[in-house]
Amino acid sequence: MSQAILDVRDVQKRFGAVTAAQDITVQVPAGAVYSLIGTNGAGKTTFVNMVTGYLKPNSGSISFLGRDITGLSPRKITQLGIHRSFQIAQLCNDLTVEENMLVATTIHGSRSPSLLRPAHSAEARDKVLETLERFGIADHRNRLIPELSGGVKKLLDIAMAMAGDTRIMLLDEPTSGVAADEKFPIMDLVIDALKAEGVTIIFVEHDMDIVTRYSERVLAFYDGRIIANDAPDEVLTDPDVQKYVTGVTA
Ligand SMILES: Nc1ncnc2c1ncn2[C@@H]1O[C@H](COP(=O)(O)OP(=O)(O)OP(=O)(O)O)[C@@H](O)[C@H]1O
Repeated sequence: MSQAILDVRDVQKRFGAVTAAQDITVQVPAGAVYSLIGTNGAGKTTFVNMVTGYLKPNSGSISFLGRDITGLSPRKITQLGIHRSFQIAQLCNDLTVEENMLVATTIHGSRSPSLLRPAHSAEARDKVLETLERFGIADHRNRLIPELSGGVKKLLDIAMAMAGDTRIMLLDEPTSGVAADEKFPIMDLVIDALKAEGVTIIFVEHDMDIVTRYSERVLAFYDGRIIANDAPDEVLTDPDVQKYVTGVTA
């Protein structure tokens, strides 16, 4: 196994009487593609929120490239290179695709971001265009957000989350809000674009076709715990996973 880029040890998170994360231990190798599966309330988002600094664990540790990042702010964690996209695309409807991307580049590229100092340099615009091309959406660059399909919005949102130096990308349901016939093409573009940059990918997904096709390893969550951590075929045929997660009967 190559070096673990993310090392999560014995992490717990409680919300009052609810234990949202219990004994969470996992090492993710650099460059891997992991998916997180589990029913509603199983603890997937809590895991993502703890890794990205949106939630602080009650105990346990999270290390990134050997550095303890437990409890650091989301901004600090983003600066280190752990980025995320949300289930609902975070886009500004009044701006074009290119302008949204420029704003993201400005924010990620500056230590003290200000929307009053947009990145209008030719270099910034070239970088924006290059990124839009990599995600297959350069042709849409002059369109406003409400004119775009769900799939193009997703691609732009993930491209924007990639602005700056990304080492790990956490994607919350990358195919939600995407038409059925767009799902595989969108995932092909996303996975290829992120892999080409050597980014480690961790995505939350309910669609088992997507999980099987794109992840190298699957973490199955149930009741705040990881009940399986293996290759997709192994996890999806695991009797506990079938009983508690996928609802498939053997
Ligand atoms: N801020 C919060 N305050 C109180 N309880 C919370 C909070 N966030 C999560 N929980 C609880 O923690 C548990 C795990 O929730 P979490 O959102 O991590 O699940 P999930 O697997 O991401 O579910 P979904 O697929 O619906 O997004 C649930 O019981 C949830 O109600």
